[in-house]
Amino acid sequence: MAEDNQEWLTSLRTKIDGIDEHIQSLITQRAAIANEVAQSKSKAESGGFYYRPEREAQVLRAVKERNEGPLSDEALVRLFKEIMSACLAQQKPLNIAFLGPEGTFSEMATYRYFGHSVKAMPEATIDRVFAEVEAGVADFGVVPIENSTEGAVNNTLDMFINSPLKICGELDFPIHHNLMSKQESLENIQVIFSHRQSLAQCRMWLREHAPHIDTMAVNSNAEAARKASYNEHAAAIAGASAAAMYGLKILHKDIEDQTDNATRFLVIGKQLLAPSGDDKSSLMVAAKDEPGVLFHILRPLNDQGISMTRIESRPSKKNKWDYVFFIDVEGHVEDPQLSNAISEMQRYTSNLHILGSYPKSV
Ligand SMILES: O=C(O)C(=O)C[C@]1(C(=O)O)C=C[C@@H](O)C=C1
Repeated sequence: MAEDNQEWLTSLRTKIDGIDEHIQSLITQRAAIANEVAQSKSKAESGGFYYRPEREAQVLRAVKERNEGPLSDEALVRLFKEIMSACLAQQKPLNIAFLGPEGTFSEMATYRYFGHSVKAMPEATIDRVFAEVEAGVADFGVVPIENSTEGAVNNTLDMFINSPLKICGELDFPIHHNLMSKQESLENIQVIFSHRQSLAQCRMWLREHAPHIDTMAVNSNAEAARKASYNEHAAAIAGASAAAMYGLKILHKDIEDQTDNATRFLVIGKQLLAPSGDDKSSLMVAAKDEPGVLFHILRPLNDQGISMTRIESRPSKKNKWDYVFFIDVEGHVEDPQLSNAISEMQRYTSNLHILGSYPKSV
């Protein structure tokens, strides 16, 4: 019986070896063709941009459409992202600035969006991420824009008021928090470190499972894990990569209060993208000081049948009680309906700035 099983296992592994050979040969062929595409870009249209988020989004959507299991859409998308990431890096790996330090969700989101064949550059603040992209040190930046539990990241919104950068992509990244420590249990733990937002996202879990343990907010989840790594009486709430980085044991997985807790990240760069077929656009609008002005600004969207997915207001920081609105809509600015709506909106705005049109998160 055991021998039969061994034989069966060997035959299955031989099949896998054959398939792997096939996959490898196909990936190699694909990489050679991607190289040819890159060479044609260096001669032609691209303005030096090899990375094409709109094309990648189309490739990934096709992967999802073809998928009949057993692998999940998410798993297949991740694999194909890595393939494209490696194909692109043949030219030159992209430099990507993100809100660091290493071990944060921003770093995980960076690799999820761009794959691992990039040079990820941790920056201390959101301002620094913008500055590195503006200066051309980084090709793109990754910044958080909103969390499903905690709302907008105002620092990021405010940066757009004075920055020339464009939005080139978005990523809805599921955030799963873990309680981690050097210890095997919570028994001797006196303090739990984490970022303020993460503590808020695990409020109910903490109340139920650790009511007598102090919590302390620190600058990042990675910093929390680092502190817990040299304090016998401490634990941290952070992502799984921080546990691996600082040698901590995960005592409780997925402790976020909302199981679909997610953060939306934006990819910022200098490119204006061509339509991908399923896009969103972000507008920044300074309203004229007139009665009913917001109604007039939004009405053209309704008239053209365009869905607005989000609106946020922020003080303009120019005059007291002067606001700018950040408006996300479905569609690309090259779509006639959206471009008509924008022309109409401009009648009621003192300034309308297109922050970018980019593929919806795949
Ligand atoms: O289609 C292109 O423009 C390519 O460069 C090829 C490719 C790919 O591997 O599929 C690689 C990099 C781009 O970001 C998009 C796609």
